Amino acid sequence: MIINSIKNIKGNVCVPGDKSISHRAIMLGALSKGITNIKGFLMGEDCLSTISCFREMGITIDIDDSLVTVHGKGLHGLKKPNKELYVGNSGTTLRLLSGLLAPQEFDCILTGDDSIKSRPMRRIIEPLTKMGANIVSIGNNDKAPLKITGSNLHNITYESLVSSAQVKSCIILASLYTENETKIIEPALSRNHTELMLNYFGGNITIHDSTIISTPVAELYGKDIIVPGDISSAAFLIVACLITKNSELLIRDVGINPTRDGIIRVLKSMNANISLLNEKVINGELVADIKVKSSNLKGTIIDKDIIPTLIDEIPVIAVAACFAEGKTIIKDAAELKVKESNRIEAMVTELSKMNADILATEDGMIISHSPQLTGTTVNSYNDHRVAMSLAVAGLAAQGTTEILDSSCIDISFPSFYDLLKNISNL
Ligand SMILES: O=C(O)C1=C[C@@H](OP(=O)(O)O)[C@@H](O)[C@H](O)C1
Ligand SMILES: C=C(OP(=O)(O)O)C(=O)O
Repeated sequence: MIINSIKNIKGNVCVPGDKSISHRAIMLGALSKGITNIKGFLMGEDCLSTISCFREMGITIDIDDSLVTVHGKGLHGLKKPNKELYVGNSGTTLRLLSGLLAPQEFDCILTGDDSIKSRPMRRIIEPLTKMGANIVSIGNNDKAPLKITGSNLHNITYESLVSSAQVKSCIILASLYTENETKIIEPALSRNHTELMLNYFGGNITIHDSTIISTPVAELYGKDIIVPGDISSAAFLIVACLITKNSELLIRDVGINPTRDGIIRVLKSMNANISLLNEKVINGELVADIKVKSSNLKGTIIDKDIIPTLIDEIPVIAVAACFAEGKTIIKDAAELKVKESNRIEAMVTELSKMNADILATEDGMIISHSPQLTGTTVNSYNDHRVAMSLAVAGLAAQGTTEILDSSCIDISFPSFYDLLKNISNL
């Protein structure tokens, strides 16, 4: 992808549907009785991987224009797949499916691309094994491919060492097949879309601070879902608007669930001109229009409990921080090292090539005001969030930025380049 510096951004747009909610709508739709119609489903590669895994397990899923229809078969309706389930690049698909497959009456193998095969799976193998699951890493390295042999599971109380919605959701899905209450305690509350959607489908989940209690129910029932715009995708446009002069942008119908809105809170604390309009609740999720204007940003400290609420946005926050007066310190974010790439190393290496003043730390980054970025050739590490963050940096850099291996953007935001073109002179 080639990005030239732009004059400004002006527009009134929508971003594609939320990735986390799109995955869960397919999964819970499949496990429910009856039909689930999904509007605004994200047609990104990760969510399409989830669809193909469920089709492989006998679930009919129709895609008709912008409507996805899942013909649910109930909690006990999945069939043994004829081949390995391939999750592509999607950690969410792999970890949530593991929880769901552990209590089935069949065995199967879960695998994916090279990036997925390098990500840590001990975090799900351990709690599932405690529940009585038979789940093994085929390479004996705590990584995928995973072989799961269906077993009877029992409830547990699990104190997780990481704040991870994928770990929490994996355990919640497994707990649907146990007899009693399962309790999960997180160090800080991670995104709660599984909990909200399960309750919307007739499940029984309660949340007290960062403790989640899942009580099994006899059946879930299919419902219509409207997927809000993905705040993680909106983040790229928000930062692009903030760091280019004379820009103004309205992004409509974006999910602003309080477990996902850390980017808004942090940018506001950096003096960003952002307002939320038309707040409403749609199928349990808080949604709003986000209005953004160019701003003179200032540095901040980002750490502790806010980290899980903006974990995927840190690469683009690092770009915003280059344009913020003073220093921005990001701490407590070691999870960035085990995403699609090591996102600390990737952002520090590539933004440095563009002349940013940025340092890696053990669990984050320190970024100093460096508004004179220069375009050059940069690496995406095949990581969609890295690719799009570098593209945003390129919009405000002098000259031309070339992003290598940018097709990974299709994982979560296939219309990224076209949308940017629509709202700028790119
Ligand atoms: O549950 C989810 O949908 C996700 C949870 C997060 O991962 P972790 O649970 O590993 O933090 C996030 O980074 C990922 O993009 C999506
Ligand atoms: C980490 C991400 O996704 P996943 O874990 O589902 O691969 C992401 O989308 O930034």
